[in-house]
Amino acid sequence: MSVPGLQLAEAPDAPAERTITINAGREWCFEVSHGSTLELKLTHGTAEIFGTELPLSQKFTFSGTKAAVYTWNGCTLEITGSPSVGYISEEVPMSEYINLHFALEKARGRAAELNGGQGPRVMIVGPEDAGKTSLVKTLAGYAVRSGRKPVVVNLDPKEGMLSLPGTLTAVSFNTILDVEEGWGTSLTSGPGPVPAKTPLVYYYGMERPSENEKLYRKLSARMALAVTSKLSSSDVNRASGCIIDTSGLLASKQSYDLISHIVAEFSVDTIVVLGSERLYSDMTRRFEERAQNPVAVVKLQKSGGCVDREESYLKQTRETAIKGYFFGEPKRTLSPYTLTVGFDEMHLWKVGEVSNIGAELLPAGETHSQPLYSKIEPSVGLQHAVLAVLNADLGDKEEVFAESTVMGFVYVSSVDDQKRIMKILTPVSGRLPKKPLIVGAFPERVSNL
Ligand SMILES: Nc1ncnc2c1ncn2[C@@H]1O[C@H](COP(=O)(O)OP(=O)(O)OP(=O)(O)O)[C@@H](O)[C@H]1O
Repeated sequence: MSVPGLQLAEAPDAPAERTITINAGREWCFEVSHGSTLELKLTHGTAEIFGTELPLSQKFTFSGTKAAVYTWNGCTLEITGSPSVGYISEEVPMSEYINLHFALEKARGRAAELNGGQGPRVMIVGPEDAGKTSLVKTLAGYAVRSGRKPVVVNLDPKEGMLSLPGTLTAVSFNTILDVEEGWGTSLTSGPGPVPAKTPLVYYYGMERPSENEKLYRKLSARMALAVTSKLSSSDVNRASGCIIDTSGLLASKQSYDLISHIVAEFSVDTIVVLGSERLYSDMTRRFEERAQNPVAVVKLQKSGGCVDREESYLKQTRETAIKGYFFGEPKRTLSPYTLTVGFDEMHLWKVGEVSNIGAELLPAGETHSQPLYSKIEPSVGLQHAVLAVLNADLGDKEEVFAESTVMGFVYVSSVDDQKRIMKILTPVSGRLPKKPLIVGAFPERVSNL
């Protein structure tokens, strides 16, 4: 009630608190929209989120999340706040997932006994929103709990793993995943409760692997080399193997050659097909039944709680990731630096797009050859773009750019065409490095950073 005369607003209601009991072998699926929060605490029993165990009595805060708390033996949760969706699901294929983990563990154990033996190199494929990333998290979480150090590779540019969307990443997991952040925090995020991870990042700058297939192939081949070298850095790494997450857009016939490319480059020995009978049958024919270097193909069910994400939700998630890169999270804020840079100091390339001139308009016998990158001049068109700073030299050939990792990202806050200057946000102080700056078409521009 407001106080008469003082016009004081009524204090907001305290967020609703309630207890949820989950029986063994079930999961509580929940969704929290962007802008609202949910606090969750395990008060009794054991529970995990995508393979990472929740400690008793520790509060976790979620925002802009769709996830599930699974329990093998039953548990009680205390939650504060109202999730937009919250229900208990009985359709949980966790026993299939744990059996896959045990099979991989057996292979890792055999590799470890050989001292220097190669552990499993697993690739997950399936349609969009089939739960591939969640399965990768679960398998990585279980592997870490078993004392392994698997390398997790994200070849889906739609979602960044420990980096911005539009990137391809790999990271060696030797500490637990962060249940609040999804994957955890990288070194750019500042100190956190879970040790930061150091991902290897390549910039693709497009949403679909087919948009610049030439670049996607080059980057994934380069990533495979880096992963192979990481795996051979110690017997533990080698025996732990790698787990590769792929884009749901590869799950169509036109993209099977790209799947073959990844299988060959990463020497994949197990393909896990999630949630598609047809893809499973195609993969079996293409890889398991081939005469040379057959690859084991395993089929898993899609989890009942796995949800399709609307474009608006994904857009907000991307926006949050970009904001988080420069400004941190509510619990760990960061202060980016603003630099004023002259047009002459900026050396820019754009990720090559397919020409939209119709093939019929090209001279006879000529086909479109899509460039890896095209050199561009600074202009107002770059306003609100995120630019990737490459670990390459300005004089390098574009072929070399496609083999170069990302040093970091900067954000173009404003452009003054008249004065030929730009204001840019950077996560670190100092001058803008004299390095190639790459602008992509994805993620989209975010104006209200
Ligand atoms: N059991 C579950 N309960 C609730 N939400 C879930 C569950 N499994 C997955 N999700 C959520 O469903 C969404 C889609 O899952 P996920 O990202 O794993 O699918 P994906 O196949 O990797 O998607 P994409 O092809 O788009 O990359 C995610 O927001 C994820 O957190």
